[in-house]
Amino acid sequence: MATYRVLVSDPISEKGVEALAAAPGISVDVNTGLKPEELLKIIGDYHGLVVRSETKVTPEVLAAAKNLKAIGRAGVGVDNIDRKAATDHGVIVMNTPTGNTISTAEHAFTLMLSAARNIGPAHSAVLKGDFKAARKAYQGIELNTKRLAVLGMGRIGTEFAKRAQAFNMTVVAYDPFLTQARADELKVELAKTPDEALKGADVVTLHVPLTPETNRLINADRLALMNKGALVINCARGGLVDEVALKEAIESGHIAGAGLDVFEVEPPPNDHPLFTLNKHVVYTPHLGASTNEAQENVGIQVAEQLRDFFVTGEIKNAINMPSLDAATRAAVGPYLDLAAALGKLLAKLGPENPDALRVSYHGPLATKDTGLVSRTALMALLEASRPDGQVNIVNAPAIATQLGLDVTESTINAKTEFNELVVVELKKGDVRYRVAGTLIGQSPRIVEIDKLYVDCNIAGRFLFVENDDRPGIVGVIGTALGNAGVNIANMGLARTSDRTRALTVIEVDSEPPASLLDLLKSTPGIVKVITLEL
Ligand SMILES: NC(=O)C1=CN([C@@H]2O[C@H](COP(=O)(O)OP(=O)(O)OC[C@H]3O[C@@H](n4cnc5c(N)ncnc54)[C@H](O)[C@@H]3O)[C@@H](O)[C@H]2O)C=CC1
Ligand SMILES: O=C(O)C(=O)COP(=O)(O)O
Repeated sequence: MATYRVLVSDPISEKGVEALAAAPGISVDVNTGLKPEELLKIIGDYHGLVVRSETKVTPEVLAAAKNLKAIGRAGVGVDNIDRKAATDHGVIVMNTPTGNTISTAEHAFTLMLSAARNIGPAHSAVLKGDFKAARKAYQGIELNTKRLAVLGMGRIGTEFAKRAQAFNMTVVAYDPFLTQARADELKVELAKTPDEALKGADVVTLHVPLTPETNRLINADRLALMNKGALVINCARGGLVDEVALKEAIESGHIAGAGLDVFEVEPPPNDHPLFTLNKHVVYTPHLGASTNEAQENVGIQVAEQLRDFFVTGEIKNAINMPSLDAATRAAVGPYLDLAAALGKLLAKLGPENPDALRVSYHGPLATKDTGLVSRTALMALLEASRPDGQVNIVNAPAIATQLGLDVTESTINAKTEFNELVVVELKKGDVRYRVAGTLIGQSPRIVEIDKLYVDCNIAGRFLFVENDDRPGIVGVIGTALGNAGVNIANMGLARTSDRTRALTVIEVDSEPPASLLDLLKSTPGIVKVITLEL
């Protein structure tokens, strides 16, 4: 059995490491706190990498990671992993989206309470002996009846909102994916824009991923929309807030304070502009997910996901390709093999340098999750012209884009002779070349090659002979194969209804010698001879 080496480069729970190490064929090295140059040196030895937020998986790391197949993020945010570079290098990136939801919501809520009641500076004052002065200085804010804006109403935002409602706060939420029905169900006001949510808010809490679109989501203009004396809570990512604008807004008195678990640069420098403020502010060092429970959840989840990926090929919580759980895999598994054969067939028979690949699904299959089936056809098509290992299921779409190959997937409801049918078509200018396949029982079969109906295995050695449709040709082919000592395993004939084209598909038991191919090619009535191993 192949051995996969996995590097755990950020601290995860012991149980997670144990679960991974116990998997057959997987060996684990825990090596945390590596400097970037140290990671670059060793990453080439590993097939899997487990990270939290500290390891930066840069394009340089991915370029050096010659054997890397999968990165598991024990947590939610994947902004420390260069997604494009991972995809281009064919590395699957998975996170564990649910394991730290409650802990992070609780931590963000703690920050809100702490900022409202000056817990941070008051605690320091007590330790410094300023008890009396602190009683005067640190009068707080009550949260009861205050208006809370939640930006990002996903898993954590929703849990935060529920807790705020228990504190009798009015919740307004902005999230581009939040429907009115869901907002009604959660009893929150639905804002159409971030500005609408922030206008008149007493507290804002952020629960969105950091992306180019959400970078500096909270800026000076948006802070100005909030009520005087408002609080800013950020337990998502530092880059979501313009830290200088926040400092100025707190200094001006418009914003009363903040609770921040995350910073634009982590760890933040000691002279960070926000650290000179001491009222209504509370900071924690990215602790949102740091509870025993959350770490055990995400540590075990990431271990199981990587184990399943390496051992069974199951793909769960991938952010750069469609997931493939065991049930879906069972449902579409035979179609993956069929798609690979169709892609390979097209690479050999279809036009070179095609403009477009179209994969269409007929029958009940059209209602299933076929994303991976299409990717498999594309991968097999591209693999034929690229050396081993350059193309895989993760990077195939990116390579197609680089090549200018337009890939589309469609579902077609028109009836065919087959219950379900996968059609894969290559297009170059006006030329179209299509092949199709189906499942007979659970057995994948190729049933159409360039509009000729065939019945052909998806694996084996084949001779495709295009010939005139006239008596005697099959006999000539059979005799030539027999004389060359090539045994016929299966043979099928197909022709167009007007009998202008005919195809003989022969599955053979051994590689046809070049002399046999030359003989067939020079035989009158034979137009084309192609050999192919599927
Ligand atoms: N401080 C910490 O230790 C932790 C921080 N996090 C951060 O919290 C973030 C949220 O986590 P989850 O709630 O689990 O993720 P989620 O995916 O369940 O929710 C994110 C929500 O943000 C929404 N969204 C995306 N762009 C938006 C925009 N421009 N404006 C408003 N909403 C937008 C999405 O539609 C989604 O509903 C993560 O991306 C991560 O960065 C997560 C866990 C721990
Ligand atoms: O899950 C997340 O997004 C987090 O930010 C948690 O980060 P951490 O795993 O504690 O470095």
